[in-house]
Amino acid sequence: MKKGILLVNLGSPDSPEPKDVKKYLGEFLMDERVIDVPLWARNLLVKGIILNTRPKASAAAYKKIWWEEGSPLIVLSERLQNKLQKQVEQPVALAMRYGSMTIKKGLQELVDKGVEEVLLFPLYPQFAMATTETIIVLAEEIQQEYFPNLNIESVPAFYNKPDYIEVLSNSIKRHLQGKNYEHLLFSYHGVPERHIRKSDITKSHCKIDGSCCATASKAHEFCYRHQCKEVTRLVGEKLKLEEGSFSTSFQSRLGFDPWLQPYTDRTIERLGKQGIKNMAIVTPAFVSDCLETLEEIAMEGEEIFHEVGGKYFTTVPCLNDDDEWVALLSKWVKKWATSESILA
Ligand SMILES: C=CC1=C(C)c2cc3[nH]c(cc4nc(cc5[nH]c(cc1n2)c(C)c5CCC(=O)O)C(CCC(=O)O)=C4C)c(C)c3C=C
Ligand SMILES: [Fe+2]
Ligand SMILES: [Fe+2]
Repeated sequence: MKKGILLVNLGSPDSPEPKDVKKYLGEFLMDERVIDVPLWARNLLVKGIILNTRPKASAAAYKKIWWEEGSPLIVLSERLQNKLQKQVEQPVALAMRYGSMTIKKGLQELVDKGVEEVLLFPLYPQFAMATTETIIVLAEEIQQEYFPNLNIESVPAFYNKPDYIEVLSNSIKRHLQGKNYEHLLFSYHGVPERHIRKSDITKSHCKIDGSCCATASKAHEFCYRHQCKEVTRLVGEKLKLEEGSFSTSFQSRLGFDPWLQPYTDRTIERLGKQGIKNMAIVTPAFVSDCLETLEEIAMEGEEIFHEVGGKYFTTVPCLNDDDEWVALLSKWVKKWATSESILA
């Protein structure tokens, strides 16, 4: 059977203009796995409130980070796709969960090349219902409706795979060489606490109070909080970071519900107020730099730090099209292509 790979990332608006941002946010936030409330409440919240207020502010933020070639997230994902394609013989397509580069188009591109078996690769190291799960569910629906003869195998979260931790650690080490930072903050995209409870397959493990994530449980296969904390712990171990010189926080909250804590903006502020003058920040929930890393962290985060007396603020880029990262993806694809269990 002819095989192919479909890389899937989040997506971006077609342009940083408010009308395109509104269209994109409308699709994104109406996803029941992103804003997980009943349809009537989601309609009220998204169409009645958020889409009347947020697109203008979001568009202004997108304008600050937009490149000549387009959205950084899309351009960087394309660079990754092109580099990977040079290293593997199977066709590699790229799709986005939201926006114009749909999963249906990506699957069609592979089918047109004669592909019968697809490796669906959500570009997220940690599992979340708002990311990995929504991609897998939508891809299955599209497969059943439009491509009934296509086999699809999904890549699970790879947050704790030793070769991933090594590639991430090497990248952090390389970018922070000679920076003499006092604290390294691992900032992950946040999710509402409710998402963590919903994804708990044991229905009783997750407590959100910090007592559960360090206790072994089947629930961790789908626990975003545990998986983020593990990435921090494993990288800390690999880089031999001193206890207290690194920590985890969660960024980009939206709305009034409690999200995972501590929040990144407040953590940056606290570190500055505690007298830290030189800090570094890494964002391992994103494999490609995007609005959330280039604007919220590199611009807003730095401003907060300076306001409270901080001096040096270094952001580590996402893995993007890093050579070691591409080599690792190519190794995983080759394993899958020879029918060995992927990520084993
Ligand atoms: C309820 C809202 C949201 C949840 C839950 C959520 C989870 C989540 N998102 C990412 C990755 C990205 N999010 C990005 C932008 C973004 N996210 C939300 C809301 C939720 N995300 C909004 C409203 C936006 C748009 C920007 C804004 O208006 O502030 C991006 C950047 C996209 C880009 O074009 O650059 C990424 C990437 C993860 C990994 C995640 C859960 C783990
Ligand atoms: Fe998001
Ligand atoms: Fe937990």
